[in-house]
Amino acid sequence: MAGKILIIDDEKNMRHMLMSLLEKEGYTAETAASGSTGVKMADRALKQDAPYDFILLDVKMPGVDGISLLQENRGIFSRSMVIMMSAYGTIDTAVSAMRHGAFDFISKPFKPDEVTLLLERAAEHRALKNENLYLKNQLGQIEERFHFSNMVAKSDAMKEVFILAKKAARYAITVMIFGGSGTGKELIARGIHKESDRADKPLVAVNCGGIPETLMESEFFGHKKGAFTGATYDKKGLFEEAHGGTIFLDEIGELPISMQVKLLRVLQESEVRPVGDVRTRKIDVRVIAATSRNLKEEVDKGAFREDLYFRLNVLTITLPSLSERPEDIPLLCDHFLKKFNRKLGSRVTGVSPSAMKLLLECDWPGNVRELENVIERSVVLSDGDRVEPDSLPPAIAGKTPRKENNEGSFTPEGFSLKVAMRQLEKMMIQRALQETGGNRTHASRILEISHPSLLSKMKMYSIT
Ligand SMILES: Nc1ncnc2c1ncn2[C@@H]1O[C@H](COP(=O)(O)OP(=O)(O)OP(=O)(O)O)[C@@H](O)[C@H]1O
Repeated sequence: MAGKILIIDDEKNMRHMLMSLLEKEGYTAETAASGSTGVKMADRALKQDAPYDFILLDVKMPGVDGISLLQENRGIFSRSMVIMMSAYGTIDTAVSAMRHGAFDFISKPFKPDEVTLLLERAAEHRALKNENLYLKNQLGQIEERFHFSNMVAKSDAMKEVFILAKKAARYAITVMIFGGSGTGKELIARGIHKESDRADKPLVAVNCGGIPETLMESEFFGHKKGAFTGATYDKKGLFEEAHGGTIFLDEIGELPISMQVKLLRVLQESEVRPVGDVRTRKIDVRVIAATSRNLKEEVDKGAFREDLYFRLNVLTITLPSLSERPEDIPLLCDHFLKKFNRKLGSRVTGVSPSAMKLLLECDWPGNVRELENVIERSVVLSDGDRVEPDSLPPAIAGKTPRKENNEGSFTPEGFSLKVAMRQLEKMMIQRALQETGGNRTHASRILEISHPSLLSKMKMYSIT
């Protein structure tokens, strides 16, 4: 099959002549008698992911000028090779057509050969362009991209992080990971475990800020039956669960001082004593800790023990914030688009230059997690095959007005705007809490509201 062609021309005879000529040459040809019908057909084909390979577009049609049509519908025509046709062809029109994305220009009247040769040239050009793009992509992957576990990056700062993490994976030493919320601390920890010789043993992840202080000791080290009211059976602690593997202590800065002392002892002796037990148990656990706080400052304030701080700081990895490495943004966008296309069955394959400009200018207080959420939202809201500014959150899109659109899968009940806004607010809070594993400090940060405001909204919507 030579390809699929759309002929847009108001002259009936011209449409028929081209159609029979091209069908004889093996093309599948369709026709449109006006510019607007042509645009609709091209748009529909694009949405079905079956764009026309070629579009023959007349420059002079009643009421429309083919060049403006091309200019205004660049996105719709972007995946087709457009050839302009005109009886009034001048060099100027030809140049202008090509500047607006047309592949070439042909003057009417033309001989059948001229059209078919031009189409062959267009096909060759497209094949070369695709091959070039493919090669560039391949080279890009070899030269510029770095991977660690399922993390991607391009910046020198992240390259250093991956090198350190790979080294850390080789030895069972304690690793301390610093970095803002959503920079990828947990992913690094999981990667270190996965690439280590403990990979087939458990990785136990603990959010130190998520366990009530009174339960902490028994959660960490286990308890004996009868050790306290409610201890109706012997329970293994998280350290024992991680035996042979790795324990990831997230938000270690939230650990109360009393637990810090106990943790230090465990790290020094490599043994735990369950609550209510007289005997200790040997454990072989690699510890990876992480914090988004400045632990040194916590030490200076007396909120974090200095001896534990030094015990943990054997090998430190500091994750740069996303705004310090904007060169990673396009790559991460690509990574998340692929991820969400797979998950949602969508086909959003890129980010338009204007949307990318906005993403590059953003501060990203929630770092990579925030970017990931923005991309997921855009995939849900996008109409075409690219992320455009109107599918970005208003705070990022700035002045760009947002299109009337469905908020993802959120379907409000009834018509009350007030009720709908409350439902959406509740849903977003629940989603943020789920995303952060119930961590309210992080949830308030990604929701971009204050911590007290989050607490009062949670109370209002009875979210526990
Ligand atoms: N370099 C990266 N490549 C791909 N995905 C990444 C990268 N960095 C972070 N992510 C993604 O961003 C999200 C946040 O990462 P992660 O949970 O590891 O961050 P964190 O620093 O532990 O966050 P928090 O401090 O809130 O616990 C995850 O969904 C993760 O998959």
